[in-house]
Amino acid sequence: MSSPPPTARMSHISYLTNTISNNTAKVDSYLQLHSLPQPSFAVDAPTRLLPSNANAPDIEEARTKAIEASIELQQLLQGPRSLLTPSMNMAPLHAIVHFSLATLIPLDTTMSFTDLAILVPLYEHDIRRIIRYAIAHHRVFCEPRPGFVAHSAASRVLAESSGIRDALGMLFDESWPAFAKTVEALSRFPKSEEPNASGFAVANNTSLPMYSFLAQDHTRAKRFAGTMSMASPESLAFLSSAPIWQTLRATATVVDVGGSRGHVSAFLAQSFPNIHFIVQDLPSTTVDAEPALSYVLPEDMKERVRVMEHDFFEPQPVQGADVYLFRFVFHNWSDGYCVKILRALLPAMRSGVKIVVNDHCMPEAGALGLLRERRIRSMDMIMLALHNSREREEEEWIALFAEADPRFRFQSARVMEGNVAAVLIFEWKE
Ligand SMILES: C[S@@+](CC[C@H](N)C(=O)[O-])C[C@H]1O[C@@H](n2cnc3c(N)ncnc32)[C@H](O)[C@@H]1O
Repeated sequence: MSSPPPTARMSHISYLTNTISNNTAKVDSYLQLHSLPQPSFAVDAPTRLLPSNANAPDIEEARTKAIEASIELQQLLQGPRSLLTPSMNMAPLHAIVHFSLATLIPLDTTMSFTDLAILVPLYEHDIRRIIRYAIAHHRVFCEPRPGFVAHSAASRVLAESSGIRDALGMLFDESWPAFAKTVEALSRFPKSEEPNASGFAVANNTSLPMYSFLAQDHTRAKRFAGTMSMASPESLAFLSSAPIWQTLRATATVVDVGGSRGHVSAFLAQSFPNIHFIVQDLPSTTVDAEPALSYVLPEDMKERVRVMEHDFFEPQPVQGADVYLFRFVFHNWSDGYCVKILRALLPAMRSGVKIVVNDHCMPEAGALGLLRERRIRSMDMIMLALHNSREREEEEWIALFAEADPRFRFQSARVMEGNVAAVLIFEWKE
């Protein structure tokens, strides 16, 4: 995970500065060659360094290497005491999201703290210090002249993207309280596999697993589904590039189990014009699926994506489908519950039916670069805090399906380049 040792003549920190310099130069040349704008915090800066269609993996790699070396250099120069005492106060950014400050401040001009205080139930001095903290820590907003706030690139994203607001709301209102109670959950429920033995359940003083609890509150369930719909185009493209879709018969049916509001099926339906999709989820989520789908799907595709209320612990009601797709479902559940979900499929199983799992495949510790290692370890800890569940390695996936029923035969696992998102395929064989 850390950089290789420097040569005898070069110190480690010099090696890191060289890594930063060489890789940043590669990124810079690419930007200049393609007349792309330089990265900036300014309000009109592009939201992505490289356009989503850039298809430049070597430049992405150079960018990753430069960032990883910068983090390591910064941590080395700060020293171990700073590593133990990072500033983890997210309350200012939480306040900005909670009081909708980004949407209240105009995108094209400044606003005084005094005027902003008229619009929200906060003292002017509290608004000022909250925003100044966010400028220093997150580069959210800027203060072009004393007492006046304007947007930065990051605050503009917050103002313009309801998906990002949902994701941050989810982080602050659901995940952070759960993180704070995770150790209490581990102590109160030692070695438990139950989904309600979680930091989330302790923080919310409930005996329900997260999804059952959120189902009681439409606003929170809707915000969770909004967060799910923020799936990256790269990860959806990876799923649709799996060879299985091409092999399906014309007019095949795919059941998207735990498919939220259908954003994944909608994406696949646009790539594969003959396949029919049935999106299944809990009623608290499916209730919003039709309007969400009509927003993203062209009229002529709507009849190919249907929505159905279904609890995946109950016997699967759709028989005769070609594929049962589970995207980021199993990582929310401990093994015993995954086995129950898989066994609920049995009434629908016929020889040749495929189970497609699009989920994470954990690598060996330290096998990835620092950025990717951090991302996947964070996701694993989110699973612990919210669901008392975990991410799995390839062998664990195979063992899980074999435990559910030996007729689920492992066929293949394909991991996204430079990532841990995977597509695993199992086939039912009588
Ligand atoms: C992490 S989300 C993944 C959503 C979607 N597959 C995706 O890839 O974006 C897990 C989904 O499982 C659904 N879910 C949870 N418990 C369920 C149950 N008992 N029956 C059906 N769906 C359930 C949730 O509502 C949520 O939409």
